[in-house]
Amino acid sequence: MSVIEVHELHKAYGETVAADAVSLTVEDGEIFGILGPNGAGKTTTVECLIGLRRPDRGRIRVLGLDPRRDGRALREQIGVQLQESRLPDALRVGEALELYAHLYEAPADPDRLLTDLGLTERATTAFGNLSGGEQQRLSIALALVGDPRVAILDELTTGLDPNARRETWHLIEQVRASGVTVVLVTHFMDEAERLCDRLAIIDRGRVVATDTPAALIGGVETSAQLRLRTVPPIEASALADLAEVHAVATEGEELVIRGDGDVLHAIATRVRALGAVTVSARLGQATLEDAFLALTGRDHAPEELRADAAGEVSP
Ligand SMILES: Nc1ncnc2c1ncn2[C@@H]1O[C@H](COP(=O)(O)OP(=O)(O)OP(=O)(O)O)[C@@H](O)[C@H]1O
Repeated sequence: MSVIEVHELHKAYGETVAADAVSLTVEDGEIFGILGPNGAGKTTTVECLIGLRRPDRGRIRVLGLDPRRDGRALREQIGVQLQESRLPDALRVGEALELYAHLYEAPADPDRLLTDLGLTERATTAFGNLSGGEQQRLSIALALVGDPRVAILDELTTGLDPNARRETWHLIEQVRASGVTVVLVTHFMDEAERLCDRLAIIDRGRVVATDTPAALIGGVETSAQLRLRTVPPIEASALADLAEVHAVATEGEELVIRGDGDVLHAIATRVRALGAVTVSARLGQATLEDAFLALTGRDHAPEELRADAAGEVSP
């Protein structure tokens, strides 16, 4: 069953087209990712979903409701954590939950939420004294306090250290396991690959693909990635003209080369011709970043989309 249906959503701010014929469906019980670089139109799409913005055109149904017309009924059934939502520094964790619980007719039990989200010992701590990870856990708790069927979480792990990110991912999986459908807005490739059952890649206001991470990555299998180290080191520009090479980047002492066809042979021949010796050559597997590049036709991913944008994280 689809819990969210968006058909040809269009939204512009003056000359800027933020959402250009965006269509997507979110199925009951899944973690659905909306992945794209800054400015791609993710937040605009989500704000239309929850009735905060009026689309210029298009049809949206969330749990069968029209977010603009049936906003009140919808807000009883969805939980939202919006980007950079902050609480007053002096507000204590338990007080915040009680306060938010009063906004709903049939709220979840705040004590159970504190337990589920590992915040029981912080119940009397003021928001301003929580760590970044704890603040994010509280914002998940607040998104769940109405006992929603759908939780929409926008840029949940931005600014968190790798440990706190992993903890947050685990919590999101628990939320899904409890039967809540999760829409996760993110610009982190690794997060989308690790957590989402399916995802829509958005670029410049358009959905360029929707599928499971594995299927999106599978679609670019023919593109090989090689990490190469030589002595003496050779410049990226010394390989860039090879027909089999699509892109070369320098990462530390390694060259990261993407290409196809007989790219290994072409590189080996060039390395020898340059009088260099290969110290290590590792073939990498395609990632969501490769899928993004293939689907958007860009030759490099925007900096903030890379997996390590918030530090080195391995799932
Ligand atoms: N209120 C607004 N007025 C004018 N332009 C806006 C407004 N909100 C967003 N935009 C523009 O619309 C485009 C899409 O923005 P949006 O915030 O939806 O993207 P995003 O993918 O969520 O990006 P980010 O990850 O940076 O939040 C951007 O070019 C942005 O500058």
